[in-house]
Amino acid sequence: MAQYTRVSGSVGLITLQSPPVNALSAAVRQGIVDLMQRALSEPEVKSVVICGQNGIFCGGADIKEFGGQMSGPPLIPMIHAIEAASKPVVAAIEGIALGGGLELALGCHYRIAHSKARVGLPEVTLGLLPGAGGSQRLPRLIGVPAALDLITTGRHVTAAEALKFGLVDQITDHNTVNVAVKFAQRVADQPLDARRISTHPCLCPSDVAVLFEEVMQRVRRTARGAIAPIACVQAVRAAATLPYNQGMERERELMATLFTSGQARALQYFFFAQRAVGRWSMPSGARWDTSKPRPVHKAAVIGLGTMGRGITVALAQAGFSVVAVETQEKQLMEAKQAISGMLERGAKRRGVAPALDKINYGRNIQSVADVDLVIEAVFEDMALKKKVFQQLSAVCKPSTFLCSNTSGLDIDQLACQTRNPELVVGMHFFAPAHVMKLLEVVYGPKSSPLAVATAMQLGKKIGKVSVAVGNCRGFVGNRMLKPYLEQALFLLEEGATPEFVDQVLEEFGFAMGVFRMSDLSGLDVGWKVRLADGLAMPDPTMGQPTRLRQGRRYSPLGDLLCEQGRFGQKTGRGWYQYDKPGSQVAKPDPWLHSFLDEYRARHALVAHRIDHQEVLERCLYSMINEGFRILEDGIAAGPEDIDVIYVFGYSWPRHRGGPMFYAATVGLNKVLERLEHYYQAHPDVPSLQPCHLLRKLVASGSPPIQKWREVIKKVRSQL
Ligand SMILES: CC(C)(COP(=O)(O)OP(=O)(O)OC[C@H]1O[C@@H](n2cnc3c(N)ncnc32)[C@H](O)[C@@H]1OP(=O)(O)O)[C@@H](O)C(=O)NCCC(=O)NCCSC(=O)C[C@@H](O)CCCCCCCCCCCCC(=O)O
Repeated sequence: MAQYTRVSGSVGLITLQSPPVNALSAAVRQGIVDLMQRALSEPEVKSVVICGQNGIFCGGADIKEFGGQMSGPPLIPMIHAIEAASKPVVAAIEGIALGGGLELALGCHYRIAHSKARVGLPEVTLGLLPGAGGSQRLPRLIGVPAALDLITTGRHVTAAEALKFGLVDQITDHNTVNVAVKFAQRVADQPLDARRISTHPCLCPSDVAVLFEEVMQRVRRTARGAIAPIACVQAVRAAATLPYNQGMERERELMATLFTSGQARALQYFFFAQRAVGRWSMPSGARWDTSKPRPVHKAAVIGLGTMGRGITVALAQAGFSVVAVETQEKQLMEAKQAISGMLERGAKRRGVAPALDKINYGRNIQSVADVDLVIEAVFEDMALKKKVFQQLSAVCKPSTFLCSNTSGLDIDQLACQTRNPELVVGMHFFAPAHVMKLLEVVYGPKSSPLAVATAMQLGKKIGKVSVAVGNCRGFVGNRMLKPYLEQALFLLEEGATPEFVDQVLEEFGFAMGVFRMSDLSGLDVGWKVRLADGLAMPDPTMGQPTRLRQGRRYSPLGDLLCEQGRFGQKTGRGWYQYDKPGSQVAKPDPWLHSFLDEYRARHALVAHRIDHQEVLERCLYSMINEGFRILEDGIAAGPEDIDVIYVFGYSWPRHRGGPMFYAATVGLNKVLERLEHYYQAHPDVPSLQPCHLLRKLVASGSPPIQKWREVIKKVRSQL
């Protein structure tokens, strides 16, 4: 909807009214069309201002409408009509002008922005391009290089940057609408021809062909199979090389392809999934909207290894006072230096002062006595963590929240070491902790909603996407990783190479295949866990490792590599070879290939040809099957939680929506059928056995992912 008022006698003010972000829904578009006509027909009105209510100009097209039948006046003719209007139209931009919102502003003859406003064309992040003339008008206004940057990255720019580009005409610290109204009065009788951006020539540098080539190459390299960034370049190229009308036709063609693509559906699902995870709930019925967090002013980090350092940086950068504790003097000194360096580099990038004074370093755990929340980040060892929790419980004030940065250990066991187990939660950060967006907030059986709400809010304040999950081995992310890694090893045993498996997964869109990722994280990490679990033990009776552990198929390949000191990148050898320890360029290793041949011969395994489909199905479907088990067990509240964890924590390609959305795209019956097929071939691999929830969903007619929660609820209530 939109509202019309006449201000200062001669200015027609159109206010978009569609909370929360004044998206251009059918009703809003209809309102704009009607009210523009009214403003143009009233003789007293000499100029028009368009603004949005509640200090927000417009968040763009209404993404919720994309899934259904579009109705109401279309955006493109609406914007053309504004541009063609006989009276000057001024956009008063407060808050945001994004996507269709900025395209609307580009159709206006002038743009006035508040100094705190942000503008951008983020359509690419939704699998689209600026399809209401944005790809054609923006390069005409700010030039091809800047337009290419904004449109292919979707980044938001500040009002100051927008002014520098010439994207807005003026910025103000005052009431933007008042300033725009005065401006509109001043320009009421100015000629408009030169203000219609569609009539401008497109500003191209002399080497524009080279620029397009370079940008296209960069986009192809980084897109990981996403098609929208490529279409964005093609649309801007049309602006640079074709007359406006033909460019618009090209924009329409490209948009039509994107609009109906699976990638756009996946990215739009993911947009809403990111927001859905904030509305967390626990099996007890506690929820985000009924659980109030307690403010945290001062936090502590215990253990300043790689993770502790990153967490300290994230907290300090967000303005928290931090007590950083490391018991060993040498490690403390090293950590202090490393943390200061990280803060200084970050501050330089962001053009702010480094938050060095936010941190107090100490060797004594007593120094955390007065903090509101502690994040323990010592080595991943249960006995050690238990000891630290006992000490914390004795030292801290009774109301202090005690959190563990564990990647999979039992939160309940830690809670049991404390006086107030209800204040204990897991906070699973991902390395590097000051960079990675994901935080798993893990509640145990005793964790209170207060503790979960506080950890979730802290996560938000330090810029993380936080997902609340239940307590189980590996939580959500690492629990699902286990069958994925396991299948990758089985594929090697059966004839594949690390290069082939990685190539298939990277073509699918992962930033790194499973073996390159393992080399980067360090093969010794998992090895230590398997040793502690009694899995990575050579069978003494056979004199060599067997392929069966605890009654199920087991591949000792990773253990054998570790026994040779091949821990991955850090030792210069792993699944690949590297020029030197620490180098990142993975090269196929002939030693590894001979090792695999010998291993297969030793175990009488006959290598067979493994194709692309088998790699994808076995690695991904086993992981997805575990995802369904997690939903069944109530460890994650809904598929969105899993998908957000996988995209932000495990480099799952965003344009595929996440593993659970991918399963829905493939078809649940197909996933079930292929799992049954593989389980029949490998009955000693329980992770391939289709789980009950998957069967139930298929039996319920494979409802759309938005309806899964209903089936999950039924399945859980039957357990
Ligand atoms: C705006 C934000 C920056 C605000 O962030 P903040 O953190 O403050 O708040 P939230 O993110 O939590 O959001 C609050 C709330 O609002 C919902 N929301 C936000 N934006 C939108 C939106 N645009 N639409 C709907 N809902 C929105 C959000 O979901 C939250 O609600 P929830 O209940 O989920 O908690 C931030 O929200 C943000 O970044 N928003 C997205 C901004 C954006 O990406 N905008 C671009 C939208 S796409 C667009 O504009 C497309 C246009 O270029 C062109 C459209 C032309 C269409 C033409 C169709 C042609 C079809 C051709 C088909 C041809 C087929 C054939 O030929 O056959």
